[in-house]
Amino acid sequence: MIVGIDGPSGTGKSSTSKAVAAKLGLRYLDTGAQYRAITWWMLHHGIDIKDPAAIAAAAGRAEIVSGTDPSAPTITVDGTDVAAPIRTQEVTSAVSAVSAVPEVRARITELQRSIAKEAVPGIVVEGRDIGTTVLPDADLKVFLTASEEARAARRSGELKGKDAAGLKATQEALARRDAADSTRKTSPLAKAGDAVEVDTTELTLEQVIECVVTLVEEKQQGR
Ligand SMILES: Nc1ncnc2c1ncn2[C@@H]1O[C@H](COP(=O)(O)OP(=O)(O)O)[C@@H](O)[C@H]1O
Ligand SMILES: Nc1ccn([C@H]2C[C@H](O)[C@@H](COP(=O)(O)OP(=O)(O)O)O2)c(=O)n1
Repeated sequence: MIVGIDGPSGTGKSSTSKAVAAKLGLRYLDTGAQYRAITWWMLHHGIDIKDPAAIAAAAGRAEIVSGTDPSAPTITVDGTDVAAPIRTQEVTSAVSAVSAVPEVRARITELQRSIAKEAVPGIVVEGRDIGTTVLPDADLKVFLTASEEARAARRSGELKGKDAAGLKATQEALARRDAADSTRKTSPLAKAGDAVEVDTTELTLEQVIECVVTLVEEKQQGR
């Protein structure tokens, strides 16, 4: 059972995917974490992230390993645990530029396909281009959406002590990243034609999880 969950930032992909995988005994892969990890590696090695040729030339050098247990997902680069440093503002603001480079996408896509192929008895893979590019033959494709306001509020809720100005800045940064991810040439953020779209604006996380679990169970029963 291969499930692909795509959508913009803050729609609930990570929380939903992890919970659905845990409930159904599947593996879990956060592909955004892999793009963040290679971005962290570029910054750590002093690669100029405004120079796509320099990024392309270095794309094959980072050794990224993802642990796919949904209750304890892990990510290392060249043996270093980068779970915390890949969430910094520095990485978040550089990740769209790095992940737009075709050589980076080719490398990470290959890694994602091999992880999905080896996953027993199946996997929930979340990202931006899983249904369209990485796993076009997935058994189930889900595309999560939510209003920009809801997504920014969710993100701000994660950063303690945010005020109204902070919320506005979060919303602007999120809109910029979505625009960059949706307009890049190589496998942009997009809904696959055969994906089920779920608008999560008015749903609780529990309701979204339940909805996706039901969709997977329907697929398993051949409905
Ligand atoms: N339906 C929802 N309602 C309210 N909060 C949600 C919902 N889905 C996710 N969240 C919260 O929003 C934040 C972002 O969710 P996350 O799963 O990281 O989104 P994504 O992976 O799409 O960026 C998290 O703090 C999560 O708990
Ligand atoms: N399949 C994917 C997943 C993520 N990316 C890129 C684009 C995203 O802005 C970054 C970070 O993704 P991530 O899922 O960690 O982002 P958020 O959790 O939504 O903040 O990686 C991608 O290009 N393709």
